[in-house]
Amino acid sequence: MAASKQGFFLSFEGIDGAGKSSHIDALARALRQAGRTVTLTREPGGTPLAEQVRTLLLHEAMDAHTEALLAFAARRHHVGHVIAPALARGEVVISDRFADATFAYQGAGRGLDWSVLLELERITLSGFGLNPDAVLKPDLTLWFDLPAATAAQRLAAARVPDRFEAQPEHFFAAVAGGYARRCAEDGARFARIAADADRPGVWQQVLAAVQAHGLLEGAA
Ligand SMILES: Nc1ncnc2c1ncn2[C@@H]1O[C@H](COP(=O)(O)OP(=O)(O)O)[C@@H](O)[C@H]1O
Ligand SMILES: Cc1cn([C@H]2C[C@H](O)[C@@H](COP(=O)(O)OP(=O)(O)O)O2)c(=O)[nH]c1=O
Repeated sequence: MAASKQGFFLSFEGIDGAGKSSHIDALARALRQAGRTVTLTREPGGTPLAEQVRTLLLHEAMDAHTEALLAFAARRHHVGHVIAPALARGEVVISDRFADATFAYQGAGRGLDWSVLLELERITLSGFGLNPDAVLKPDLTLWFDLPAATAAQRLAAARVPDRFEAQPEHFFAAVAGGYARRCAEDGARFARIAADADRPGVWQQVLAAVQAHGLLEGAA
């Protein structure tokens, strides 16, 4: 019987237009080719209930507290029904955004108090692992760091904006600052990807970060 593999939780983060989506599927494919079972998911969303919350968050006007409470409620359902069970089965979980997005968008972007978000994170995400006091965090977060002006140029050419993507450039500069703060507070978990590189250059950085954690060794 093959040795059982340990679960690994990987999140992709960055402002809208940073280029995450261009690499998530490729990474899942590469991990599957290397013999791993991969659960690919996203936030807000990831369960039928949380996908309904996503529709509300992206399309209904609301204040920042309501956004954060809905994001964390959806996240708890997502962790309980999808992420924690997949990790317990030894799978690699890749989530397109996780809790750092709430700190960046609702905290730095919309001005919600950082300590309130830390408390919501603690209440919502503890009790899932073996240690009931531990807050569930990704093992590795790939943070696509891109100047807000560059992301805006990319998005203008790409798609019809949702409620967040329609925000002005200074909002995304603040959101990027929120990601930088989370990275400064928990540096070992983060790999900063210089997302202004061309696609092959970004992919090489993604690969290197994942390999540094013992996944995909030898892939090029
Ligand atoms: N390295 C890159 N250089 C230039 N354009 C890119 C790069 N990566 C992605 N793009 C383009 O930028 C836009 C946003 O990329 P996307 O992957 O949808 O970003 P995100 O998922 O982070 O919002 C898309 O039109 C995409 O084709
Ligand atoms: C997870 C999360 C996302 N968001 C925002 C960030 C994005 O603008 C939006 C949806 O993210 P995303 O899936 O990246 O959008 P798209 O499918 O258009 O690429 O929700 C928050 O404001 N708070 C959160 O907690």
